[in-house]
Amino acid sequence: MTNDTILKVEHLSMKFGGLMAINDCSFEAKRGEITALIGPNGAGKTTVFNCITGFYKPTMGMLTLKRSNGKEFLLERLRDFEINKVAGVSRTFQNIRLFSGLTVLENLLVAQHNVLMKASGFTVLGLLGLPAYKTAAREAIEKAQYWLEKADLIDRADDPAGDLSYGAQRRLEIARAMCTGPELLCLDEPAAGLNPKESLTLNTLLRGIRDEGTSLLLIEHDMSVVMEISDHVVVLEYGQKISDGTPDHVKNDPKVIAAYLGVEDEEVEEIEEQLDHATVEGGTV
Ligand SMILES: Nc1ncnc2c1ncn2[C@@H]1O[C@H](COP(=O)(O)OP(=O)(O)OP(=O)(O)O)[C@@H](O)[C@H]1O
Repeated sequence: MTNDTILKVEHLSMKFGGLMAINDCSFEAKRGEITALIGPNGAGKTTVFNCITGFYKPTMGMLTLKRSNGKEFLLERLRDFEINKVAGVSRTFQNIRLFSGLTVLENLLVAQHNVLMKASGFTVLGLLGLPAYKTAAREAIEKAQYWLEKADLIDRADDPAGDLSYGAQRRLEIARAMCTGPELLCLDEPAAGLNPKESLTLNTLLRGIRDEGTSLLLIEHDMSVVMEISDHVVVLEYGQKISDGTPDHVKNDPKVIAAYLGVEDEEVEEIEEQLDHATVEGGTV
């Protein structure tokens, strides 16, 4: 595994009873890049995500995460909390999961609970008096403030999370995941339900996260977001990878076009010919 690869998925398969949801799927995500996992409904994107983040144990295959210090972890062998704590992988979900009654700032402090408890020595006295706890508490607030600025939420820090608009709640979830200091951030449909303005703010946040060195893996249906921010796109159909490359490459791949249009395999050649024709005429599809 080379140094610029953060995640290597090899021969991943996941069976639910008689249904092969993922069938021998392999791909890589590069360090410092935004990798998007796309495909029609039911293609298996969420299942791949759930295997990487420990919600499912794969039926077969290897999921290797390489941290920047060179340490490698086989994710399928870790318990789900270790995937975050030890391997440095954080995730968000399709449906928003915030503590809506807590303030925006409190949501980010709860995310840092483990660090704070460790600094307290797990005792009440530690919470009240240990200098290590005071330092950790100050650092936790600083980190929360940093991500609130990045997520354009600093003015809402003291408002209940449930009062935020949908787009702002999505950004808060991402800020919360970033407060755990991940090396790989996995986002499940971050742009779902956002209006165009909120999508643009999200794109800026995600690019900022990448530019600061965190690698991203996202599932996304909104092609404007995928094409705009991804460095690398992996396309699934019926649990198998059908294309893999730059946004431009997959956008023009006849197999991808056929999968999204829902045409039969025999029609792919026809689409390929049409594409060749369009390219000769100087257009793109
Ligand atoms: N826990 C489960 N038990 C049984 N079948 C499942 C389970 N999770 C997913 N599946 C099935 O696996 C296949 C892939 O589903 P998955 O949700 O991974 O696809 P997806 O690409 O994320 O779809 P969508 O874009 O609609 O969210 C589907 O046929 C789905 O019904």
